[in-house]
Amino acid sequence: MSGDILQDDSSSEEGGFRNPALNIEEPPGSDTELDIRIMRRKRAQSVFVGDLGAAVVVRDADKSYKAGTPVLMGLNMTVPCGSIYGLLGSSGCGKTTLLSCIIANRKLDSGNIWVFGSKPGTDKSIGVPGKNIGYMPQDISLYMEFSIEETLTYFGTLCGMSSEQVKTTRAFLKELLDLPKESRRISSLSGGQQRRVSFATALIHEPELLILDEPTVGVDPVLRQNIWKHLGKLVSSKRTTVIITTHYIEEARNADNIGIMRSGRLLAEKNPQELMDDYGSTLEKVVLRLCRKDTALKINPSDFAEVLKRRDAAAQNEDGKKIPDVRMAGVMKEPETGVQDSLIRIKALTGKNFAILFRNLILLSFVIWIPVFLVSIMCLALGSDPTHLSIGLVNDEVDHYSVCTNITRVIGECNIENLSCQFLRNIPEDTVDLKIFNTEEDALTAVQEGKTWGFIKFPNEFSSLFWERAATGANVDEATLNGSEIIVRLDESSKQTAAPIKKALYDAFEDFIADMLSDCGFDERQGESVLKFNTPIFGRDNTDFREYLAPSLAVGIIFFFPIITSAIRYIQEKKCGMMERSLVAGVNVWEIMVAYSISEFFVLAIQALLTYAVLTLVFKIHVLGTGILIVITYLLSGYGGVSMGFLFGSFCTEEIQAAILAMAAFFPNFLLSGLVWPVEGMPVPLQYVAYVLPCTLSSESVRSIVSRGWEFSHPNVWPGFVILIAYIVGYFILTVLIHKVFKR
Ligand SMILES: Nc1ncnc2c1ncn2[C@@H]1O[C@H](COP(=O)(O)OP(=O)(O)OP(=O)(O)O)[C@@H](O)[C@H]1O
Repeated sequence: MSGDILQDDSSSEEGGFRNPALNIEEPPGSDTELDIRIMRRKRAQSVFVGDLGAAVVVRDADKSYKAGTPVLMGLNMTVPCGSIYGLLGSSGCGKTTLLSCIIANRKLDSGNIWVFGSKPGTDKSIGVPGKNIGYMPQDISLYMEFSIEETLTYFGTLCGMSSEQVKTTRAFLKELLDLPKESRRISSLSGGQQRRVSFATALIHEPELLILDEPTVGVDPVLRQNIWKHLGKLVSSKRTTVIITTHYIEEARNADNIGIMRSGRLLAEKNPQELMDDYGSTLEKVVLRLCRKDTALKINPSDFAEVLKRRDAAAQNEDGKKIPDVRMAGVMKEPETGVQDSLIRIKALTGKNFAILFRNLILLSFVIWIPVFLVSIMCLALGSDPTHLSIGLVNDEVDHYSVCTNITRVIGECNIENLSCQFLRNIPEDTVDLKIFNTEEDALTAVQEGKTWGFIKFPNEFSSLFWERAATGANVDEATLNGSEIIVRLDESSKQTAAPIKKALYDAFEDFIADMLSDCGFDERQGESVLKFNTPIFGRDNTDFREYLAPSLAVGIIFFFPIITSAIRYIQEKKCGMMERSLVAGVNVWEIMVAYSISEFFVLAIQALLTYAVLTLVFKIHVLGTGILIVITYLLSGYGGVSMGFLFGSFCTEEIQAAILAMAAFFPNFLLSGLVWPVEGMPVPLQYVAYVLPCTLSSESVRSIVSRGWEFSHPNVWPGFVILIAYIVGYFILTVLIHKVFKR
């Protein structure tokens, strides 16, 4: 909307009050309310003889939320261009529903609505929804955390106003509507002040069509009169069309025409004075009489059958889409320019998102640090082998305290006595804490009481029989074999605890044999297994489990958190009505998502970089491949969560629903994606499921980059990126589709 076009008002008259930004002029000689009414009445009469044409035409409109309970029933309505149309009716008669169909927020079941000659929502050139409409819903529908300035600036920018225009108009509206200081937050305003800000929001871009749902509720009489006066000025000077609903029936006298609505139909549609001439001295009496008359006629069940018939006929009959025999008013503002308008809206939405993001810096830093914090906790808590595990020792060969503690190895000295001590010497003290028991029963009791993780028992002639077993070779007898065995019994209820004990014992035994062989003049390789494990191709012999776990688990953590945050943000935007208002201002759902993705980049990029930095610099995870690929995977994973959050937000109405869904989606993802346990260890059908989940291939990519040093082109790496991008696009598309379905 350029300033030139805004000022190109052929209908403005000389000498009136002027809004410097919008060029709104007060018509001369219209000081009194009576003058305005007389002028308006003349104009309304001229409208019906076809001078101005119709801005909004509704024909045979039917709408129901639940089958069998129609809200609109064959409603017809004609709103002349450049006039004020007051829509009156009792609570629940369908006024808001009708308005939301006019602004294309809802769809009729059958019937037609034309706005400026086109169906709203189908023809971008009419700018409805878009910058040609100003909508003030019944609820406040504003961000409570925004200031008045931020609110008006957001909506002005959304409609393409320059910052200079926004500033001037803000000042004008502040004076007109007696708004408080612009820096005040909406949440700190009184109900009446909030309504005035909401009204100003609808006016800020000087739309062609103003739809106001009860704008004067909670507004004092003086201000209410000012509002009507201002609407009159807009209509007179700018040919703005105003549809206004009100519960204060008498104030509707200020309208050029009024429609009296009851049970989804219009009982009458006329100039208020004419209605009063026909039905009574006040509008209250007019409404009462018309309603009584309607009650006398009583709606009968066949009315609804009529609705269904009309709906079926409209579905088949293309004629229903023809413009009725009413002269339609054309569009007065410049049409939508597609990409350029989208960019303007995305910029405004992004600005709003950043404002929300930076509003609460403590929450923002918390959100940024959560994944890093969790990854750090995970690195500290998971992956390291358990230490100082208590193991019982029953040594029937020697007294451990008096003998074993005094024995040290002398390299090259072949000592074949007290071999149990020589073996025990090789057990790493930081892994195993030996607790001495006199009998096997005592050692067993300690395990059963949970005091130790198992016990080792040496028979009384262990050294001699062991030596004999080694020396005798194939002819060794049963007694020698049994007497030279070291008995180990472990508590294997925890594999993760038993495994390092077993490994410590195996390693100790290997070292003991190697020491003995070399000290006694043999080749120590004679004691080694013939299964020779050379240097690993990838990873190291002592690769930390953390190295497997941490980089890939970070994928899952970074994926999870944005699900909740973005879903909650989406739901809050829906609940507070800002989304509806933004959509009426012409915003598309995909623009909301793009803008959110832009502002979220800030958070996700920092999260990804910090997580990578903590893994590599603090926890010394050695990355063989290209680090930036891991950062990009984390970033995409975050976007995967954001888009999934949008999807949940699109069909959940409460934050708690989205939170439960997020948890429900997260745990199967977490468990099946090979983040904590290899996919190969799952039943085959489950593996198929696992491989199509967003985090499975992406965490595999990360592992391949970290431990194998593979690059993007490797077939184990690029699929992880592809699947994340596919999920992001898929979730975005589904969100848009679901939004369309819910619009009904
Ligand atoms: N989203 C919805 N789902 C189901 N029913 C709805 C929905 N919105 C409105 N209704 C019902 O439709 C009917 C008309 O509601 P609507 O809000 O259009 O009335 P109204 O004339 O604007 O009332 P009021 O003056 O109190 O705002 C009411 O019975 C209402 O309960």
